[in-house]
Amino acid sequence: MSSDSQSLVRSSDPLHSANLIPVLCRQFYQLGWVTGTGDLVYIAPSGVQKERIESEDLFVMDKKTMNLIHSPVSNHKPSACTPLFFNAFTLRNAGACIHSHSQNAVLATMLFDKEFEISNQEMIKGIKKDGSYLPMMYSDRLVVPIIDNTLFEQDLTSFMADAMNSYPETSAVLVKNHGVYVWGKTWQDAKTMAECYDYLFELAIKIKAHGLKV
Ligand SMILES: CSCCC(=O)C(=O)COP(=O)(O)O
Ligand SMILES: [Zn+2]
Repeated sequence: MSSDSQSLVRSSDPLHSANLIPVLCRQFYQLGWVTGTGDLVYIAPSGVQKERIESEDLFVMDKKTMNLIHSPVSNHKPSACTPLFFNAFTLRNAGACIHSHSQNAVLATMLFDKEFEISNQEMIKGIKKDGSYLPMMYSDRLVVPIIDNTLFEQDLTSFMADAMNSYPETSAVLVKNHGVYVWGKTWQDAKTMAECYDYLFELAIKIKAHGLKV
């Protein structure tokens, strides 16, 4: 790795991916949940305390070739979710992808079988249909495919890709007893939608607990 690549993870711009990702990781950690832009993809290290990540800890990969352009000095590996994030980047041209282990997402996968669904909720308007990027309407039925978990994160890759091909408008895939992947055109879209999905997962759990229909 050339020492020039250090410049990829050093920026005074707070919105540069190298600075933004550690901030977002801390926010998502506080939410009890616990990532790329342009031609470069910024990936968190695997198996570390995500809320403590600093810019220098990030991996940088080429979005087209998946080649590693920059590795941190530490001997960590890139996130085990890297091939799953690349599903979003390559199959949907996403600008950012977030993986969460939110208990709302996990419980939703236990209460629904192959698809999570909900309609007639205001927060559905926070979800954009992938492809057209048109916002969904209050009365639309939001459907998120649920795939089975696998022993190793990387083995989810082809199942996630199949679900993405079967549900061309979805911007999320749930993984049974594990969590959710949410992606968007920009990091702002991905973050907003991850928050809306999580709200809707939690709401559906509560609606069902009251014996009401979603
Ligand atoms: C306790 S984490 C289990 C593995 C997992 O689900 C995961 O998402 C690992 O992500 P990482 O970025 O730490 O490789
Ligand atoms: Zn995971």
